[in-house]
Amino acid sequence: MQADLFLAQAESLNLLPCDGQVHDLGLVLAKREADELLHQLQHHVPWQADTALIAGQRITSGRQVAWYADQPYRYFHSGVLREAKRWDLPVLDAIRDRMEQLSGAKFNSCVLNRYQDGSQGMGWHSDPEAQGPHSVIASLSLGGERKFAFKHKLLDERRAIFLQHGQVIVMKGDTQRYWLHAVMRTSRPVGPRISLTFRDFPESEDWT
Ligand SMILES: O=C(O)CCC(=O)C(=O)O
Ligand SMILES: [Fe+2]
Repeated sequence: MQADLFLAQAESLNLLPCDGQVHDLGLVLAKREADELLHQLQHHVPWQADTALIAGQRITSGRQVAWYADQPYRYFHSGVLREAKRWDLPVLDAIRDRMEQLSGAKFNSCVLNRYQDGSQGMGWHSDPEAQGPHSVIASLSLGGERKFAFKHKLLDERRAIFLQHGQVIVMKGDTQRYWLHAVMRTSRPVGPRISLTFRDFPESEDWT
């Protein structure tokens, strides 16, 4: 019932003007719950610096990542082979259930990002595994509030939303095909942030 209500509300609130849907589900976790989850993830996830190959050079970003999945998925992204870790973090189970209920989708993996402060962000990109018309990515934000921005690939259209501690957004439909998104850097003092992005990876496919 609760989930149906959320879905009904979310359908009416599309952040994008066209070519995709981004629904803001608002603050889904109570502050205490979000605090506890942030604390557990800070300490129990084996965070690793993200790397990319740019013009033949291996670049290490300040942002840290971890990728959990039900299957040993792997893919190439920015010239670097990424491999999923076995889904063995019990704290993620309940959150996945919640995100599936809220979004009405099923997820077989979760990419986590950790931004130490406002100097760390994520550049413009779209998520390659979610290009299909039925793909859904549900994202939970914890910690410092950050600006999450969208830029249309063909039209002169931009949108943005500030993501707070315990807030969930869902990206679906053509969003990844037509829009880029980014986590903007800021000089505003802002504490560490972790995002949990739940996804459904197609089996054994490689993206280059
Ligand atoms: O940190 C975020 O909220 C967004 C992360 C993101 O875009 C990604 O992991 O692909
Ligand atoms: Fe993304």
